[in-house]
Amino acid sequence: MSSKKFLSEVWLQDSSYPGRRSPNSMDHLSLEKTVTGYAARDSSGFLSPFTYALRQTRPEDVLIRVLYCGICHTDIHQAKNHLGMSKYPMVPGHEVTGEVVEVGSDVTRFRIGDTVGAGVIIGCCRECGPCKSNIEQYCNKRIWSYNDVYTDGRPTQGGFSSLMIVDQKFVVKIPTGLAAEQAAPLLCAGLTVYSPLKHFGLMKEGLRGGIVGLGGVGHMGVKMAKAMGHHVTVISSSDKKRAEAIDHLGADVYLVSSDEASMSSAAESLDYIIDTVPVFHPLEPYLQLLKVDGQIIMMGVINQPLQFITPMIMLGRKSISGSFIGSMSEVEEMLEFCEKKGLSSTIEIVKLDQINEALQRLERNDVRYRFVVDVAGSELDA
Ligand SMILES: NC(=O)C1=CN([C@@H]2O[C@H](COP(=O)(O)OP(=O)(O)OC[C@H]3O[C@@H](n4cnc5c(N)ncnc54)[C@H](OP(=O)(O)O)[C@@H]3O)[C@@H](O)[C@H]2O)C=CC1
Ligand SMILES: O=C/C=C/c1ccc(O)c(O)c1
Ligand SMILES: [Zn+2]
Ligand SMILES: [Zn+2]
Repeated sequence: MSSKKFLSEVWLQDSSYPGRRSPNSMDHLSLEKTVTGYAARDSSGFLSPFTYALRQTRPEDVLIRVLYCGICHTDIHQAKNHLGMSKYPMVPGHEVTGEVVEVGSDVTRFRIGDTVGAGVIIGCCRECGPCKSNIEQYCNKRIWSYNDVYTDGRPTQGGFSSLMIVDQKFVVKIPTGLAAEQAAPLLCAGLTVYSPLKHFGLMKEGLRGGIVGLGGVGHMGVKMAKAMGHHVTVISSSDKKRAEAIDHLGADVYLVSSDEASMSSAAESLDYIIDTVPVFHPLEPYLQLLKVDGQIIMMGVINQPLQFITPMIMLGRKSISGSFIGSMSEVEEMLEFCEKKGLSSTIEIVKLDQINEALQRLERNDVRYRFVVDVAGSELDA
């Protein structure tokens, strides 16, 4: 290895790593890296600087200096405990691009200096059906990049931090044609729309698609669907984004969900709908937009039962499905697709000390279309 194949030297002294030195040695304590991130401390969701020790590195690990990290609505759900499972302190952030600064002795796919990405999932069991079928995002033992516990028992912490350690299986190379700041939102928002379009056989040209909720995930839905040759209808909660949706994102039709007349005139016009709304909403206005055999794919994390009457789906053989991010093989494919088609995200860059304002603006639907935190350009570790 020509690169400073990295941590192998320190790992040789690492007592916690099986087969290395005496299990009683305390050498590893001196090897822990201390980093600073921005953490939520309670369900107010307010983030403030937090210093913590990274987990011990292992031979398959990649140490990433975080350059950029997108802000996903899930970060709000988690920081504010919308799902009732949040643990604090919590450093959110799962749309991470960064630079490889060290690699473990068994890392084969990355070298120091590579620009890489990491997303929502950073671990899985590797043995179950989904893992063996390379859809590890559906592993019941998946490990989340934050608000979870790693295999060593330590809390996982996300990308609003100077460094992250990620197993190489969950690291992806960012193609040279994509800028690191533009690529960050692709690692969740981009993947989340690409995966179901591929899985449900919706990458064919000529389909008519609908995107409900023109936010971070939704705007990538419009861009991906247009790049796949679809006719795209945006269904938004207000008229505010009409001009941008048509002129900048390339949408073909823009509907306001409360405008019953326009919604009715679009009845049975869509092959599929991707619904990204993060709060409770009735499904029937959207179900009526689907053609026979059409499907609505639910993306928003909504911790409340949704309702519809069964004829809305029976009389048209319509389906309601869900999808969760995408697999590591899909993320590679999606990034290549974006590079080839010249697709990127539409972002507003902020520094870490503006993160609370950005979270508030995201929550009140005031961003076009994804905030990306310039983590490396923010003052963190001295
Ligand atoms: N399934 C999965 O794998 C993933 C799920 N998610 C989830 O998808 C949802 C959307 O995420 P993201 O795109 O980042 O969110 P954003 O906040 O960026 O976008 C959500 C959009 O929904 C619309 N909306 C309608 N009502 C509301 C409301 N009361 N509050 C906020 N937005 C509203 C808005 O669009 P408009 O102005 O057009 O009405 C808004 O832009 C979240 O629940 C998130 O957790 C995210 C990533 C992956
Ligand atoms: O943003 C990515 C994660 C989405 C997500 C989907 C479902 C769920 O229960 C979550 O906690 C997060
Ligand atoms: Zn996300
Ligand atoms: Zn598994």
